[in-house]
Amino acid sequence: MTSNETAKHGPGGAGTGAHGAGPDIDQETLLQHEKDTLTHTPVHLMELEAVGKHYGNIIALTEVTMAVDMGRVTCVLGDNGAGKSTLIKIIAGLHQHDEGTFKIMGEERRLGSPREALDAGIAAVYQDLAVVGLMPIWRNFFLGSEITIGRGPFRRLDVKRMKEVTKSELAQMGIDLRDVEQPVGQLSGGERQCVAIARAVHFGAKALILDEPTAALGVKQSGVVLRYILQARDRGLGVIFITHNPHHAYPVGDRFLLLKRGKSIGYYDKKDITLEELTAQMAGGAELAELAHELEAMGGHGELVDQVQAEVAETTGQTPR
Ligand SMILES: Nc1ncnc2c1ncn2[C@@H]1O[C@H](COP(=O)(O)OP(=O)(O)OP(=O)(O)O)[C@@H](O)[C@H]1O
Repeated sequence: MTSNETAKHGPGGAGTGAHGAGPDIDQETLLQHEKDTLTHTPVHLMELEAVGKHYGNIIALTEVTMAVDMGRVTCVLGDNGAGKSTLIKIIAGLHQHDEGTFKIMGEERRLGSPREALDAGIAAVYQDLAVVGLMPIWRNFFLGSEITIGRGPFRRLDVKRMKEVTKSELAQMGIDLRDVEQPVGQLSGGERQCVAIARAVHFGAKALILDEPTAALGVKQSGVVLRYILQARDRGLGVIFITHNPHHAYPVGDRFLLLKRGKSIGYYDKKDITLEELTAQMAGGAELAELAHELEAMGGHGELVDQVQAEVAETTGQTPR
């Protein structure tokens, strides 16, 4: 389905059905959501229709239509400057859209702050996680939402309980960390992302925005994070996965929104697009190939040509001739 067709059909056009539900979203809500989806009167967890945002004269985003559902992963793909950050800022309450509509559970909203987004069940996990490196994992997990016991002057942190909860939440997400007393700074980038995902799940997020969680990671660590994205999905969350890498998006995504220079260049259900088509559409595989040819024709520096060609191969899965 193209973005135009999607606009015609509305964001409900891309996909129905669900994956296994976990204990986090209450069963009744989830069942109702399923029923609505199956009876073709979908109330999406989130729905953006023709959303746009200007910064002065700069059009950062225009005519963006997409939906997020419980137990589904919506991937937002785009290169630098495509508008991905602007889109998440609107959903996470950091900026407000100035065109189109943004609905949460069918109700039109304009979120004024990240607090409002959190209250609506939307949690964002950013690439440069705001963690306190020297603090133990359990302390980071509960930062700002500590469990206490006692009253008045006798009130104190319930350390034992917080450690237990952290351990069990991480275990439920399949995260096997040796010791929750370990400083968070000792964790790998992937593990930190996973702790942040488990934290959002624990504090009742219904929608999880993951901003390029695999961008700075190697292949193995990326795989670990992708697995936790599926865990969050299987626990009934609606996940928005921002990435520039179709090879990361495709295996975990249910639908894909492609952005380029602030515009949607496609919005697909997984059944309507293959990985090869997605990679070809992304990052202008054709443009990169053209650049490689140009550099070669100009008698370009061998190393640079090799580098661009390698990038073409990685982006499109094809070696330019
Ligand atoms: N606060 C701002 N003021 C002015 N222009 C902005 C602002 N934020 C973003 N833009 C512009 O809006 C466009 C989209 O930017 P955005 O940061 O959303 O893209 P992106 O896809 O997240 O890119 P990247 O992957 O490089 O972060 C760009 O042209 C950018 O220069």
